[in-house]
Amino acid sequence: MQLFAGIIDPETLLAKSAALCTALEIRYDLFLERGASLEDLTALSKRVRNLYPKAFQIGTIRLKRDGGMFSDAHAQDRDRYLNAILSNVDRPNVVDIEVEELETLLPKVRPVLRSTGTKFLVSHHDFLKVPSVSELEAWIEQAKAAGANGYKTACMSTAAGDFDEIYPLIEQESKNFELFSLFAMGASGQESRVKSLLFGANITYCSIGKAVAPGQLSVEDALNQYKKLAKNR
Ligand SMILES: O=C1C[C@@](O)(C(=O)O)C[C@@H](O)[C@@H]1O
Repeated sequence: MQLFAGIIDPETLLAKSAALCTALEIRYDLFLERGASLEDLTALSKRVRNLYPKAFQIGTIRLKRDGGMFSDAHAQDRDRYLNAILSNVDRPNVVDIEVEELETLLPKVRPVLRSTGTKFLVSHHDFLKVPSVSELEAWIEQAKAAGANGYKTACMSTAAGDFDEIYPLIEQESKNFELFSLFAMGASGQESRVKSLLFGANITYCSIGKAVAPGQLSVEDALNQYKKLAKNR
């Protein structure tokens, strides 16, 4: 199933279009930014599940360096939040751990991931460019070596066509993961958010309020574009 993941933040928790999403990414950093306590965070998954019972949940505490609000200097201290969030009976189905934090953060949450059967996806962000195929392959290999269930890269397109050589890689590598997302941000990368799904990616991130990343499509637009592309294939 293709996961159209709407971004859940304090503003979009009750957004109408959240109901259109097959997945929801709970952006814990955006709740923390607004003063949420540890208890508030641990209760969020249940709140979201009560509102949108069918949506697959992705739990993310995004760092500033990757477009989020959580302090980069305290990247490794996120284990405190992740351990509490995942110890709850109601918890996200998968959490996002950056490739750069595999040696530092992952060992601190591995036990709770194992004991609760929570999946993890390895992510990488590049806000400057579309990385080369060999750079992407190296991160993908790291994700495989860590035993990740999923892989994601969001990178920046700066010119039309600069993401084109990445589609064959998506076709090849998406088969090796349960969850796979690889697309470009920015205006010229926008089509890749949907087109990547036709090459085997199965998650794309959508806005259900205002866009939280450059070039992010609304879930309505993403679903419409996907239907059109899939029909004309
Ligand atoms: O990494 C991603 C992708 C994203 O940055 C986007 O470009 O849609 C949105 C983030 O919430 C998510 O964690």
